[in-house]
Amino acid sequence: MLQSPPTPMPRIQVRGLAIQAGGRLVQQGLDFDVQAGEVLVIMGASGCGKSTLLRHLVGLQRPVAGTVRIDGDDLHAGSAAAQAARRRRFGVMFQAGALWSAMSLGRNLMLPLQLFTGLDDAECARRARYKLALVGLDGAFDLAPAALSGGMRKRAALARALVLDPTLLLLDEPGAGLDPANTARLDELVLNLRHHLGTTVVMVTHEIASIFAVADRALFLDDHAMTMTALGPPRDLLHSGPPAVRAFLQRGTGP
Ligand SMILES: Nc1ncnc2c1ncn2[C@@H]1O[C@H](COP(=O)(O)OP(=O)(O)OP(=O)(O)O)[C@@H](O)[C@H]1O
Repeated sequence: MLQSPPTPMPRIQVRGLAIQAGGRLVQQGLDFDVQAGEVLVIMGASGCGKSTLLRHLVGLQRPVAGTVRIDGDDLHAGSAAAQAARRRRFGVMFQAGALWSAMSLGRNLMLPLQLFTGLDDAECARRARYKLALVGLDGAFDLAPAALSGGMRKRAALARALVLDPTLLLLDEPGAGLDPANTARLDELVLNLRHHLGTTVVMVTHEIASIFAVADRALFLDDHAMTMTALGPPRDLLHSGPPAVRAFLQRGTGP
């Protein structure tokens, strides 16, 4: 008898998740998987809980109910050391994209390597330079963060998120505040990472062009229903998703 091939274990598995922000329930009943090498976009109206969900996916907040598993392991199970080791699988870039202002860009990138890898300074510097080159910031190693433009700062924050070679990358509005050309450049970087390194990416974004450019699938968080109301390839959702999701996606596809 023919057997169907085994289903690969998802990188991220979310089951029955309920999340709070500021003591208020913002989303519940969230169920989804993110497969290895997939780019999943989280979308929805402002304030629906996208950033809060991202914080739960990296274990910075504990769920009110339900579980988040990374490579099969519950994010909150085990010792504090085991949880911290699990979190190191992530590269994370939050909205502020914060860099330490008192350190050069290069030193900002070297810091996580020095803290977590035991590599010598010369090797840390070599890896920092490589990641800066990857985001088009070759030669910016000695610059102060204050000397960077908004677009450069975003790319620098992405480089820092990548410095420990994460196989899971979580990005909160990487294009916020950028012009369309720079947003498109970041989208291209994300797709290159997936293509060359097989990185799994979860990205929160409002930018419709980015959703269509990068997402294999998009997840819609509805602020009224307080749960996810759609999950699928953005083009499918644009044509046959629920009305609120079609309206959301149509904002960027008009004449
Ligand atoms: N620390 C907090 N204290 C009080 N309320 C909070 C806190 N953090 C978030 N909230 C509220 O919880 C809700 C969800 O916030 P969250 O930042 O996750 O939404 P979002 O969908 O990412 O929004 P945006 O698209 O505007 O960034 C919002 O109504 C927000 O005002």
